[in-house]
Amino acid sequence: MAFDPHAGSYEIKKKFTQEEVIPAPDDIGALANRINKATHAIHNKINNLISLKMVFALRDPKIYRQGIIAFYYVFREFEHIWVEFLAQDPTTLTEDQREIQDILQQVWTPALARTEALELDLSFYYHTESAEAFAQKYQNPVMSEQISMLKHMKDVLHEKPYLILAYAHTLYLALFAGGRIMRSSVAKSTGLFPVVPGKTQEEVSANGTHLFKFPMVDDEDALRLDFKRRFELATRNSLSEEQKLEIIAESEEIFRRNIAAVDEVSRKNQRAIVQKFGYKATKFFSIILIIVSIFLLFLQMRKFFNF
Ligand code: HEM
Repeated sequence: MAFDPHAGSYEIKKKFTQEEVIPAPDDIGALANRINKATHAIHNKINNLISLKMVFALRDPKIYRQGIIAFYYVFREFEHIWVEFLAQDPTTLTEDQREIQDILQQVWTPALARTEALELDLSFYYHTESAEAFAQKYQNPVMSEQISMLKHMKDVLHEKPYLILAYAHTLYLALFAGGRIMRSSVAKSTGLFPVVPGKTQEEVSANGTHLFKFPMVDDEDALRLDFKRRFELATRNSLSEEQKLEIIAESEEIFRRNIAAVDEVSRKNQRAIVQKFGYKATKFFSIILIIVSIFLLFLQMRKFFNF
């Protein structure tokens, strides 16, 4: 039977007791903890960078949408390659590929998939008719860091599908810690959403905050813990040390490339602001110059005609 990435709802059967939380935070051998340790410094860098840029992005939907579209292309690409790989007939794969397919099958979580959630948000910010219309119109990125990121992903993920795990860990878990902080700022932001008579801010902002919501589950924290648990159990003994080191290195690469992409968007906006205010300032000074010239002319005429 063909693999269906959306099959059924995603049920989390239970709350997690302390003993059931896997990996333990002090388990230094766990792949997730090793990734977090290796990316600690660069995470702080992106955290500071995004927090700073959010101050402007929350005031202007045109800036905010440029930020999330950069993440959209990344989520769409790795989720697409992931689903495509899971849909492959195992009998056509080598034994090694079948093992990786099995690991990726255990970690795949429909409730976490973000492509469609982002298409809904972006269709709101880009004013397209529907999520599908957005996806069609904005199929390909235009900014060079985003184009380069997609090319990189296509190259490495087709050759080494286990690197998908670096994207899954880094980008899905980002939605819970930093994502929660962002969700609350975005939902409360008055700069992103119009005032609609008869509707609360929460109702209006619901159209543009799908990225941070997980409607397939009741308990978001259980979803996070369940993902981390399956990630560790699936990878602990089934990946070689070399593969784990490659996943850690790819996670660092994801952070580096995300920083470059956020920087690129922010430089573009800075240029736009300078152009906008540069033009306005020129206009403003021209008007002042005309007024001063008329005034001087008036003084000259007064002197000349003696009035
Ligand atoms: C405004 C931006 C961000 C803020 C405020 C933020 C904040 C945080 C915080 C507070 C934690 C928890 C740290 C801990 O438990 O010790 C965390 C974890 C994490 N963040 Fe971020 N973050 C941001 C952006 C990002 C981005 C852009 C990425 C990915 C590209 C990312 C990936 C992660 C990952 C992978 C973890 C580890 C989660 C886990 O193991 O459960 N974060 N972040």
